[in-house]
Amino acid sequence: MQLLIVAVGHKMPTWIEQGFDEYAKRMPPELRIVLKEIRPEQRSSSRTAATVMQLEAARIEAALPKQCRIIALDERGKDWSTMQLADALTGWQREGGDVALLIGGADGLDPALKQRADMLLRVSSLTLPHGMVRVLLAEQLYRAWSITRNHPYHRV
Ligand SMILES: C[S@@+](CC[C@H](N)C(=O)[O-])C[C@H]1O[C@@H](n2cnc3c(N)ncnc32)[C@H](O)[C@@H]1O
Repeated sequence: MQLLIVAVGHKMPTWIEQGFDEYAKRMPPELRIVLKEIRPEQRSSSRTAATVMQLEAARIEAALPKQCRIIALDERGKDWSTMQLADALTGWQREGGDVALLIGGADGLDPALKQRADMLLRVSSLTLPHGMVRVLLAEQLYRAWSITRNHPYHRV
C-alpha cells in the first residue's frame, strides 16, 4: 500500500524538500509515502480562481490511481487527533488499496474534487502554506505509523 501525497506546487524551497524527505524516508517499504507534484496553473487577470482550481483538479485527477481512497486536505475539514490518524492508518492497511492525500495550491482545491473525496481533513485551524502542509503531513503519517508499531518516536 502506498500513501500518495498529490500536491499542487513544484520548485519548492530546499528546506521544504528536506523536511519532507526527512520523514518520507523513515517510512517502511510496505507503507511508502510517494509525492506527486502537480504543476500549478498560471495565474492571470483573465483567469478566475475557479478556473485555475478546475484546471489543477484535472491534473490532480490524472495523477490518481484508478482505485484509491481520497483524503482532501482542507482547513474546513474534519479535525483528527494523531491517535485517530493512527487508527485510520491501521484500517487502511487492513482494507488495502492506496490512499491519496490531496493538497491544493494558492487558491485551494476545486469544490467538485472536494465533493468527491472520501473525507476532508484539516491539520490546523490556521491557513498554512501548501509547502508546509506536505511536510507536516509526512511527519504526522510517520508519527501515526510509529504509534501502530509502538516505536519510541511517539511519546504519550
Ligand atoms: C494556501 S492553502 C489554500 C487556501 C485557500 N484559500 C482555501 O480556502 O483552501 C493551500 C492548500 O494547503 C492545504 N491547507 C492549508 N491549510 C490547511 C489546514 N489548516 N488544514 C488542511 N489543509 C490545509 C489545503 O490543501 C489548501 O488547498
